[in-house]
Amino acid sequence: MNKEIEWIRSITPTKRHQSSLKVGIGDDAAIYSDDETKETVIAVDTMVEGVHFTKDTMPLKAIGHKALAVNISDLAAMGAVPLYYLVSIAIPKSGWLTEDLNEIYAGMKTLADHWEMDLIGGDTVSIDRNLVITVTALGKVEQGKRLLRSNASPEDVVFVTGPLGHSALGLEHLLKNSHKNIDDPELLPYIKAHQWPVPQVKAGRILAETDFKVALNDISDGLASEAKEIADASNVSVEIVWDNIPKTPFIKKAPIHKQEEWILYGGEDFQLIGTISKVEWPKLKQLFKENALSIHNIGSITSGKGEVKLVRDNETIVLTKTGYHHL
Ligand SMILES: Nc1ncnc2c1ncn2[C@@H]1O[C@H](COP(=O)(O)OP(=O)(O)O)[C@@H](O)[C@H]1O
Ligand SMILES: Cc1ncc(C[n+]2csc(CCOP(=O)(O)OP(=O)(O)O)c2C)c(N)n1
Ligand SMILES: [Mg+2]
Ligand SMILES: [Mg+2]
Ligand SMILES: [Mg+2]
Repeated sequence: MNKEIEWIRSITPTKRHQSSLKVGIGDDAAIYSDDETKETVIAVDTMVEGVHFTKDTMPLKAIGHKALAVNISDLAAMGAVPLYYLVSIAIPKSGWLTEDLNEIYAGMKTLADHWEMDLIGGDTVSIDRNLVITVTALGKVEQGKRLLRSNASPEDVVFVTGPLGHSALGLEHLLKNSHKNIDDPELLPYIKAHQWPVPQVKAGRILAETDFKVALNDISDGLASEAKEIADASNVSVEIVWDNIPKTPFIKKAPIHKQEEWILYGGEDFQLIGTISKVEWPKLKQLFKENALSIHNIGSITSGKGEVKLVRDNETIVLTKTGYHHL
């Protein structure tokens, strides 16, 4: 187990005080409810200058957009509708102007307006260096409709809602060359995927509104890591078929170790990975088609104990490495 998850488990409370708490630490977001019809869903994520962005990798508006988008993505992974957000910002003593901060907030506001979310609070503090921005997002899901990582069963289909590895490919170029200097049209979709991730709210809602049993997780740390989270939470194993993972011709041209680095371990794609029974999969595919959304069958669930396997060229290997971790 990676150190980050191990440490989070070590600080996870073993007793609950509040009976309204439905889901605590361990999924994309927490859930509580004292309402008969709906549940409140809450997620928090921090972005740190130098760790999640630099002035060279991200335009100012994109920093704001992404800080909110990653939280909306966690709400989407629970099947929730986004409603409110709070922003805490730690501002370095030099290097960041009020106008810069206004741009970051403008980036957040455009996305918030799109999803009709209200900014309802936050906090402003100073810090020696490196801007830190923490967003808390609140949403709601109908009672009984939340989509947990623990819902996967053997023989289920494993699906993803869109391309993987694009953000990591984009970041690789942004770390070599400031975004102000990249104009190669072939790279632009990947740069955009890194800077302007699109949270898959509509996909999460379609999945929540069906009566299908669906496990769901958003892909922030890479496919291998997020598949492992579903495998662990559901006490099953995941088998990913390499050739079924959607890849652009540009990605396919790269050496296989680069493809693996971006797709399996890169992270920040903010697509959803989920599972559904084989019988219901064709109905789900049709539903996504009717809604002009993409969805791809990339493998299956097997009985097992939390392993993630990769099938390629008639060979099956167990993935031991996971994705991006902070500890
Ligand atoms: N420092 C912390 N204290 C308490 N809970 C935490 C902490 N860090 C992460 N968590 C919880 O651990 C789980 C995994 O976190 P994380 O990997 O950041 O999820 P995600 O990738 O969905 O953002 C989540 O339920 C999150 O709320
Ligand atoms: C300058 C820079 N270097 C490296 C990265 C890559 N990176 C930073 S954090 C991260 C993983 C996702 O962030 P995390 O805080 O783990 O999100 P969470 O899992 O909590 O959703 C990745 C791939 C980046 N985005 N920017
Ligand atoms: Mg998540
Ligand atoms: Mg997080
Ligand atoms: Mg993470």
